[in-house]
Amino acid sequence: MRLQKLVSLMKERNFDGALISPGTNLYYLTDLHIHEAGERLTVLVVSADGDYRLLAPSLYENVVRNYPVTFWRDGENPYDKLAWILAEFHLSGGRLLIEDTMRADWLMKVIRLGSFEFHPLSSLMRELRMRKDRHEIEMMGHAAKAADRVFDEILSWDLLGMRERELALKIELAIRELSDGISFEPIVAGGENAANPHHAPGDRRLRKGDLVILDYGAKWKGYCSDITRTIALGRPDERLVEIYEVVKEAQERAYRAVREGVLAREVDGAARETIAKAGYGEYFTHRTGHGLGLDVHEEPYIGPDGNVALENGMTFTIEPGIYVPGLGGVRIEDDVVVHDGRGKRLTRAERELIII
Ligand SMILES: CSCC[C@H](N)C(=O)N1CCC[C@H]1C(=O)O
Repeated sequence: MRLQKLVSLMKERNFDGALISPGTNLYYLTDLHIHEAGERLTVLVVSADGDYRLLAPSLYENVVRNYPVTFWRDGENPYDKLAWILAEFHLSGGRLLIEDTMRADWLMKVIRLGSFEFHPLSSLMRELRMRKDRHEIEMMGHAAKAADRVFDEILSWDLLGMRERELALKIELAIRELSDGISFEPIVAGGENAANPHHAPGDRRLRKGDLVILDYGAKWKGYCSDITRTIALGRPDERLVEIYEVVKEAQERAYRAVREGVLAREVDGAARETIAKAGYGEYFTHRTGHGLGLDVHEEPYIGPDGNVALENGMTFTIEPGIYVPGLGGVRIEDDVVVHDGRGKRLTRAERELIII
């Protein structure tokens, strides 16, 4: 069904075929669990005539069943087999879509199999994947609930004196208990480290007066959640409390700006304006959010250049932040779906400043 939609779009846009390597697009189109093929060539070949065949290592013989597939064994040259499939589908030349994330070593050998004009697969897949169906939104709801529950668990732990990396590990274990796994390595950033939006948890121990950014997500049936909360260990510096209130207000305003038909950049603008008016504009150093689904970062991006008009079924994060070097930072993030023309939060953990 999804593959048929891709084929229709390919025909409409005059593409002859597509070469899709393992990743979330392959999973979205086939439901096959081939996420980690490593160095062994694995490609789904799709023609605009509607033919399709997977080329896969024989390791997957027990995984890929009832699917048109050609297996190759270690010791064979898989590129010979790919050349045969391309010839059979009349794809040895022409306009082909190619997976944006295909490994460069595969790509360099694929290029030699014909005279192709390649275009990024994402240019079409974004149109298929940006609006989620009911089932997808339900899966994202499960992933979001797991993230909320983990936050409640974190609040019950004795955090004072814990190293950032220890807390990150505990968060990861709690996520794995409640879901299919993590959607990315958790971020735990305490005190001055919270001024780095993508801080890698280290040896710093959490101490009294710290604001701590906690950013993590769970996966459910492939779908991701992504939540950020910032908590205080004891009463923090008054400036940080003020910053917290500004970020909370910015997040709320951006959330309220979500409407069917509104441009992504208008949602970003609502957060950015709130922060700028409070005098912290230069410390909000990233976009307000990003699409969320099978990938943690996907379309639609909620930034100053976001030209996508929001539609029902789109899912994305709203996560403004303020990061002051040497002092610390605050980020508050929820996952949101456009539902009945307006935003609906999928993550619902407490957003008021919690002082432990
Ligand atoms: C995939 S790691 C980062 C997850 C995080 N929630 C996130 O997406 N961001 C943190 C800072 C801004 C934003 C980003 O766009 O990277």
